[in-house]
Formats: sequence, C-alpha cells, structure tokens
Amino acid sequence: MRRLLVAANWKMNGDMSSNAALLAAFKAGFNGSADTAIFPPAVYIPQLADSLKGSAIAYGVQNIHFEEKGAFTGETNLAMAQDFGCQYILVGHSERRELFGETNAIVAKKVVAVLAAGLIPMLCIGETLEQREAGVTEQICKEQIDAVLTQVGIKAFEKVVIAYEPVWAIGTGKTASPEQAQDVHSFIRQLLAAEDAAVAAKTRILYGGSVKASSAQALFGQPDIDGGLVGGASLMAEEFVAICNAAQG
Ligand SMILES: O=C[C@H](O)COP(=O)(O)O
Repeated sequence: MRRLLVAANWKMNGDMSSNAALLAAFKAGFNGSADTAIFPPAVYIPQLADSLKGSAIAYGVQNIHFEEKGAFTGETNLAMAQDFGCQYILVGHSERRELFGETNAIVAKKVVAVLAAGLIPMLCIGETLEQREAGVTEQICKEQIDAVLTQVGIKAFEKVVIAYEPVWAIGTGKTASPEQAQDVHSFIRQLLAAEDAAVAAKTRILYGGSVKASSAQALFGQPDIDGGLVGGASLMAEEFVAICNAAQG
C-alpha cells in the first residue's frame, strides 16, 4: 500500500556537465519501479526542471526558509522552489542540524511552511553514534518527530515523508544492518500508530546512510523500510540506477 521512494541528495556536489551526464544516465536506466526524487544544489534546480520535464522523476531543494520573503540573505523560499516545479523539500538533514544550527523547533517551522505550500517535506531524523551508544536512539527519534507532530498534527503525516538517517552511517560506509534499521523504522511507525494507525500505515519511512546497490535490496525488503535517501552513491549513475531499480513497489 505504500509505494517505495528513492531520493538522491547530491549535497554540495556537481556541475552543469556532470549533472547532465548523471540525469541522462538515470533517465535511461531507471525502470520506474518506485517513486524517485532528486535534491541537487539549489542553483541547479532550473537545470533539473528542464531536463526532467515530462518525466516522472521529481526534484526539490535541500533546504528552505520558512518565511515567505524578506531580508534573509542566502536563503530560498517556497514560492521560489515552486516556480521551478519542486515537489519535495528536504528538511532537517543532519548536516543542517549539526553544521548550521537547525534545532527541532526550526525544523518544525520548516515542515509547517512546506505543508502549507502544498509540497512534500522529507523530514530527516536520526541519532549520532554517541547517542546510539548511550542507548537513547529511540528517545532522540521521538523528540525529533514530536517537535513536528505537535505543530502539524498526525493527519499531516499522510504526506510527510520521514527519512531515518543514523548520523553514524552517513558518508561513513557503515550502513545500518537491515535489522538495525528495521527496528528503528518499526519504532517510528508505532509512534505514529499510537496517534492514528491508519495514518501510520500510509507514512513513508525511508532509510539513509551509506546505501549502496549491494545493500539496497535487503534494506528495502524490510517491512517498515519504504525506500532510501541516498547521498554519495547517488552521484554514481550506475550505482544509483541499481539502487532505484532494487526498490520494487
Ligand atoms: O541525505 C543523504 C544521507 O546523508 C546519506 O548520505 P550517504 O549515502 O553518503 O551516507
């Protein structure tokens, strides 16, 4: 009942020519077995809008400001993202939280704004290695979700996509095992189900953190893993096509 979704987060990588090559290879190789979305650096959104016109491949920005407009140097607003056909907005990626000081409260404001604009927020959550070792993984994920839940209400989670990304697995080559990931995904779904079981059954929960073609199938085969948010491997055309094609349904 939940269609799988695989998203590419290019982070601060790429240029016009490498993007064009990646997009061409992706369009040629992807078999359409799942939903997909690409998050390029914001300046390349027009390139994706042009290249992906008429295709089922969605795209969006990696970060957004929650205000409508004004003196916020360096920021992008939702109307700008919509002008170029963005459908998804990445919110609260761990790099934004860690390097740019995004708190749970700021992340919640962004999710509120994205939903109000009629776009789909991809809400990133996850614990650090220190937190996992201290046994507080579930507590951290709950706090991160509760901060949003209290602002938008449970019904909004029919639309919100959650990306569980253990920080210790991001860019480290250390993928969480399918069982480790499934445990947290199941916990997240139960959290939502405690509010509304029907909504929880519809919410897509993606896994992110060193996903590769070799690990994708086992991860996506877990009952509560509904696809992936892929960083490094999404910059390698063949690898990313293989990951997307491993997502069936
Ligand atoms: O947004 C993507 C995640 O940060 C995962 O990145 P990674 O696949 O390079 O570990």
